[in-house]
Amino acid sequence: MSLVIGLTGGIASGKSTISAMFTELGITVIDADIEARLAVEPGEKAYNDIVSHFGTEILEEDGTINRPKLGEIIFNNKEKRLLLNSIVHPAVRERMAQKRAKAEEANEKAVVMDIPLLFESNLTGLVEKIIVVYVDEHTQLERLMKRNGFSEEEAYSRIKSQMPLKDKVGMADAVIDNSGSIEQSRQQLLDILNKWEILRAK
Ligand SMILES: CC(C)(COP(=O)(O)OP(=O)(O)OC[C@H]1O[C@@H](n2cnc3c(N)ncnc32)[C@H](O)[C@@H]1O)[C@@H](O)C(=O)NCCC(=O)NCCS
Ligand SMILES: Nc1ncnc2c1ncn2[C@@H]1O[C@H](COP(=O)(O)OP(=O)(O)OP(=O)(O)O)[C@@H](O)[C@H]1O
Repeated sequence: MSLVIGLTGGIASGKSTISAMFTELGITVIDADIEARLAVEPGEKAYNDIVSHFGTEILEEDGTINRPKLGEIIFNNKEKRLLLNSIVHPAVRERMAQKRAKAEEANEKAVVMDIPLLFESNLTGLVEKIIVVYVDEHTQLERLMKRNGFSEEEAYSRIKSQMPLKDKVGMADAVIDNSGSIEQSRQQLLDILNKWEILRAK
């Protein structure tokens, strides 16, 4: 039996950074952002629904979705965001459940599901233990602006479109405070995995 760990946090709080550490440890990671990208490729049902609701203006010349353009729309309009979520999330949920079942068949000690909107989209039923990657809001804003080249306003609209990170901390089984160095975060992760007996005792 594999322990299914949900890894979540806020935008740019460090989920990918921590998920890379899991991969280095040989633990399988299933990434909801990747599944969400696959779910909206041309030919998929969610793709057709997006085009019929948002129009062909949100398409690139080659017919794929112009992600920055769609992001600009949905992070500034709650109604449109909920509409996109209602189109994409059922497909993501299904894909994640399939991937989880496959990983469990392999009988690994643990499987990680990296899901940014674990709480917002009520996906907690897919996992057994939850790790929240936390950063303070100032650091989050700075890292997001730097990584994506966003203005303060653009970054803030994305942060505000998610449940406050502080509220997620209260619902976690374990928290990694990623406001410090990457090495400090790695140590916190190892401590959690040792406590949960995922890693062999050294
Ligand atoms: C709006 C889109 C096209 C922007 O694409 P882009 O390539 O710029 O960003 P990417 O997909 O890499 O997401 C980056 C981060 O934004 C945040 N985010 C994405 N979608 C949402 C959303 N609907 N609500 C709140 N935060 C979101 C997450 O923290 C995510 O990790 C894309 O994010 C999307 O299709 N979102 C809807 C699907 C979704 O909710 N994905 C999140 C995981 S299920
Ligand atoms: N401890 C740290 N110190 C300095 N920079 C960091 C640290 N952790 C992550 N970063 C940087 O902050 C940015 C956000 O981290 P990361 O991409 O891991 O976040 P994420 O939660 O996966 O984001 P998203 O929700 O947008 O997918 C990246 O540019 C990353 O290199």
